Amino acid sequence: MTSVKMFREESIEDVIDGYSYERIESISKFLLDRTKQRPEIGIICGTGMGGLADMLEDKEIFPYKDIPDFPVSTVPGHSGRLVFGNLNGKSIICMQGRFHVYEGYSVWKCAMPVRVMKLIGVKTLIVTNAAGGLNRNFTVGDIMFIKDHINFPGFGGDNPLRGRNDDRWGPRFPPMSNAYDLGLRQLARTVAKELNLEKYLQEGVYCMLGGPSYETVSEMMALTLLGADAVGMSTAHEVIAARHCGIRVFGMSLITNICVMEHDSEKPLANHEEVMETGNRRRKDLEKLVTGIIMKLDTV
Ligand SMILES: O=P(O)(O)O[C@H]1O[C@H](CO)[C@@H](O)[C@H]1O
Ligand code: HPA
Repeated sequence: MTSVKMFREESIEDVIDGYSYERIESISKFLLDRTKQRPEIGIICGTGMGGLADMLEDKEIFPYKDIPDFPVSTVPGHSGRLVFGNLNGKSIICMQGRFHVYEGYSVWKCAMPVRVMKLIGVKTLIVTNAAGGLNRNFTVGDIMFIKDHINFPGFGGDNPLRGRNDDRWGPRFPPMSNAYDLGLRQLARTVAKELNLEKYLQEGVYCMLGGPSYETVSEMMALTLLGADAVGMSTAHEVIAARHCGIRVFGMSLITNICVMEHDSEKPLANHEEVMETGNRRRKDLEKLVTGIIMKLDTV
């Protein structure tokens, strides 16, 4: 009897009261009290893409470890800093390092910084990630604009919105159609064309798995059958939290490796060093693309 009661009490505290609206408000207040920036644009940097934050001017940097109640990054290729700054006169907040479920954090905690961004005033979120290419037409270094996602952990109930809904964020049952804003995708296509990046351009469906193990050959085949073009271990939870609270989203995956879908193959399989190396090699084009999109955001 006692253990049942304990279990209920713990789960209510963790799931419902862990990061209440007020607690997230106090994190955003902590930041707003320490910066004059009032960004309406947020960026989340994928593995090896921290350069997106480095390109900001007049940077104000908050290491995650110095922000009360913030988790810390533990993955190589994720610096673990919240960076405020300007990009051609536009105020930006950038997560230079994201949180993954495989680091041991709950999925809602991984997505929690998106809610901080919401209370800071963010209206548009640009999410980036490193992903393995499942689509046979993809090559390493391609940039895939995300048109939709498959939130695999969500199939088992692991959704960042699990727990009591606070209507101040959004509705209990938020729609996820048009999660990746069509207007923003069209804008990004125009920008890519202007930058002569069309040859690297792909559009497709991103599938989030929990990781940290990379996929088996049979898992990759199964994901392909489900309609996924790229696979990674992030993003979907952030996008769900963003759409829930009314932030519009543009997402892109850098195809850092190609998934080998042959049993008994001798071809090299995914490894994190290759993922980071591709990110570094393609950083200039990604930076140009993100800058171009941000410059034209007011038009959509
Ligand atoms: O999704 P991001 O953070 O870019 O990182 C990707 O790269 C790592 C694997 O190499 C995983 O964390 C995967 O999700
Ligand atoms: N699988 C899962 N996550 C990844 C991959 C991959 O091949 N590449 C980069 N992140």
